[in-house]
Amino acid sequence: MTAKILDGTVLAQKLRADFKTRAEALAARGTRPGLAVILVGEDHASQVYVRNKVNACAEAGFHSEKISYPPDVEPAVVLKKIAELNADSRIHGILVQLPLPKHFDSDAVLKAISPEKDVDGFHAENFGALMQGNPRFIPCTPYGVMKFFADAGIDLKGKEAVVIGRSNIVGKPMAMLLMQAGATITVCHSQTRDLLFHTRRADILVAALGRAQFVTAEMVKPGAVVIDVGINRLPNGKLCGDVDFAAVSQVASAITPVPGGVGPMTITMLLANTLEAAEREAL
Ligand SMILES: Nc1nc(=O)c2c([nH]1)NC[C@@H]1CN(c3ccc(C(=O)N[C@@H](CCC(=O)O)C(=O)O)cc3)C=[N+]21
Repeated sequence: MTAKILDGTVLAQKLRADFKTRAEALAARGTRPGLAVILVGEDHASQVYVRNKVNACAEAGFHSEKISYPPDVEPAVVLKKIAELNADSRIHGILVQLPLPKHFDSDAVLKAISPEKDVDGFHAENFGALMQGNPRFIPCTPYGVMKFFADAGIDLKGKEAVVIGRSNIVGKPMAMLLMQAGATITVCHSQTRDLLFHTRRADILVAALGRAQFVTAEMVKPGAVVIDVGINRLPNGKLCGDVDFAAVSQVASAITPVPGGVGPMTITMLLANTLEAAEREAL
């Protein structure tokens, strides 16, 4: 079998065209969707992601602001900026790029963002609401993954879904969304005893553990849908996912590539959340 490629760049373009129309309609009524992105430090990958986010905003007709700080900035300075952005009527979404330097208490920073502007969905209040099945903002990466299923007509009801990775930003919310869509979920992680037993039963396999080409063909049930959330840089400078794409695409029925899969959809759903925040405010 050769898997159908779930193309994140194509799906992102489709969705973003709709966002642009909605942003223009909103702007005509006096509200232009606005996103503020806070970046602390000089990590190269983070700079690339933040630039991509700001560019995506411009293309969709959103207002955006990038606020950069040196790696040794006092947390109080960042918290003061967040308070200003919370009160700024031009800003509907605030994102603090993670990870933060070690001298930061990340939970305290995420809690400082107004829940109404928390377009990442990482604030405890929003995360709790998602767990209760009543989300205000769905975290961008798992939200983007759910769009792949919807777009490809993949029904999740009764399916065995296995998520590898239990992070707060991907694994945990991903599992919850899959469960709420009717799948039976299993979450695997570094302490899982027999990973192969679990992954080989998966109709839907989501890899979000952060190890290059970790998921091999023998781990995948023939015909499974494989979603690759990983972004790893190989020693040769090339980007690759958590899945051995060449081998697994011979076994799976559908698969997301890296690059061009989940990454562009993450940015797209950040736009979606910012637009939804602006639309709510303009009601
Ligand atoms: N508060 C917060 N929210 C985030 O959403 C967040 C974050 N912090 N910290 C870092 C991760 C990572 N992330 C990516 C987004 C897009 C691509 C993306 O567009 N990737 C391209 C390739 C880009 C490249 O060439 O490096 C692709 O997969 O095709 C990747 C990674 C968002 N994150």
